[in-house]
Amino acid sequence: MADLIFRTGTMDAGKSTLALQTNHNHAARGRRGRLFTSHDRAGTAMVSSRLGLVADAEEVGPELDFWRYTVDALTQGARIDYFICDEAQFYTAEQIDQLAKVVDELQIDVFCFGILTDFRTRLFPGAARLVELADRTEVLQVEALCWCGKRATHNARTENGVMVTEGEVIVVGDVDPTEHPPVAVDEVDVAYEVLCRQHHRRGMTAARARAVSLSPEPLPFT
Ligand SMILES: Nc1ncnc2c1ncn2[C@@H]1O[C@H](COP(=O)(O)OP(=O)(O)O)[C@@H](O)[C@H]1O
Ligand SMILES: Cc1cn([C@H]2C[C@H](O)[C@@H](COP(=O)(O)O)O2)c(=O)[nH]c1=O
Repeated sequence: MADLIFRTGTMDAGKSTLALQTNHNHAARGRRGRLFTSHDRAGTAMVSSRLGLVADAEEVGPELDFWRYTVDALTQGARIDYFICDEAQFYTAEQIDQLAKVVDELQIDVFCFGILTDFRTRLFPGAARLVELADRTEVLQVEALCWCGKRATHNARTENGVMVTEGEVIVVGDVDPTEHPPVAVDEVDVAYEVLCRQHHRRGMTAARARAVSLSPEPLPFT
């Protein structure tokens, strides 16, 4: 029986690395797979990991119909044993339904990787549908950490270094401004930081925590 599996974690938890490792392990045993992604940081039609691995992939736009794609490929004689789907939070709910149908009706394993919630702590539609439909949802074991040392559970967005909770849902970016410069969107530097829930609620990024600890007057937490 084929499975629809959703592997999730915050940004920087190792999802793309695991996606590429999963692809490698299955391909090494002679299974035929296809790699998909959407809005990868490194560019269009590629899966990239912060550990340096990169692979070509097929870019998923909202118009892609996974069911039609798969039926067409099989009809043309292709063999497909599995799909690896990175950045699956950006897929539409309909596309996740199509992937579930591919699993059930065509016996193709589908491994999806993605974050659950956006910078506002709201579920991405693709991730929500995956939680609803997947045979298994697994949280990655590698813990991304908040600056306080607790497990990071939420993704914060900063604009010019200040945490924001309003804006476009999709803005490609990275978590480590020292290694990867923030993305300039309309002359605003956009970056991300993973935080525990308490510090996300309080808007307390590492930079703000440093500023507060250096200020002469202790600020009351709200
Ligand atoms: N210099 C480094 N040395 C060791 N591990 C690193 C380094 N930089 C990043 N990582 C690890 O890479 C992983 C992030 O990989 P990636 O697959 O790109 O994450 P995700 O797709 O979840 O955002 C994290 O587990 C992090 O610990
Ligand atoms: C929280 C959040 C993230 N994004 C973007 C930022 C990155 O480009 C990807 C996540 O990639 P990763 O491999 O998990 O690090 O998603 C976004 O567009 N909107 C958000 O709210």
